[in-house]
Amino acid sequence: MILNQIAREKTKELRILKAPKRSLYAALDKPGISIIAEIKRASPSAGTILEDINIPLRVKQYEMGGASAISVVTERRFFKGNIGMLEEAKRATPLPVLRKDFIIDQIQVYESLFAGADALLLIVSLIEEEKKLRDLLNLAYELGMEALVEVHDEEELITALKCDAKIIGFNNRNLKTMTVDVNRCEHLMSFFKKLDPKSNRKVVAESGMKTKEDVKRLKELNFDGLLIGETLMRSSSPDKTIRSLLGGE
Ligand SMILES: O=P(O)(O)OC[C@@H](O)[C@@H](O)c1c[nH]c2ccccc12
Repeated sequence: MILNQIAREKTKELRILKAPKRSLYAALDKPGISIIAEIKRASPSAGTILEDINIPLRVKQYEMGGASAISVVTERRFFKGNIGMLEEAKRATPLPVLRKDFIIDQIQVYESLFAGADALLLIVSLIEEEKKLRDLLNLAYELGMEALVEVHDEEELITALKCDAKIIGFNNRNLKTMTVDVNRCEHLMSFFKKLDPKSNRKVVAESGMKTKEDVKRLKELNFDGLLIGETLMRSSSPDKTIRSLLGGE
């Protein structure tokens, strides 16, 4: 009977949908500093960075250079992204894939799951309400995903800790003014170490990293990971760029 065949097919599809996610936490847990390499077509501060991206090729280059995870900016209007870019990236690599967008509603968490995201970004300054952040975080966990919870100041960091975020990103860029201050991460790290000295959380530095000196400095500050976008998007051989950034470890 056709309905039985359809049911069998659906079971297979669901198995794929429910497949265990690739762990971003585990990718950040290994010795040395991990790079989360980002695919970003444009941004409000930089304008268009790279219009035509061969996503499978770029993902492979990131992987070959030694990246530990891939981030894809999927926001349409200001970053010229789309969710299809994430699906394409996911198919091209065994690394965990992070969805970078502006998530404010549960439906976007489901959308991320269906597109194959292993983890998603939750921006504290955008979500504002602690309960809402907690709910979005819990939904992501229930669906088997992880979250990178992004903060920019002490107050937001406290909120992230209260919600028991396991992976926290310190963004050097102030999303309200779009300006980058590379000392932000350093400042927040010293605050974090006082608040949570025996932490088993993973901490990621985000935005504005360009040189191996930047990488070395952040590694010395005990960051587990670095999220790097523009520097890699502007490189014609991102594998070499990642290798040379890591060479500064
Ligand atoms: O391109 P950069 O300066 O290396 O930064 C990467 C990443 O931190 C940045 O893209 C980012 C940080 N938080 C975001 C929130 C949404 C979109 C993008 C972002």
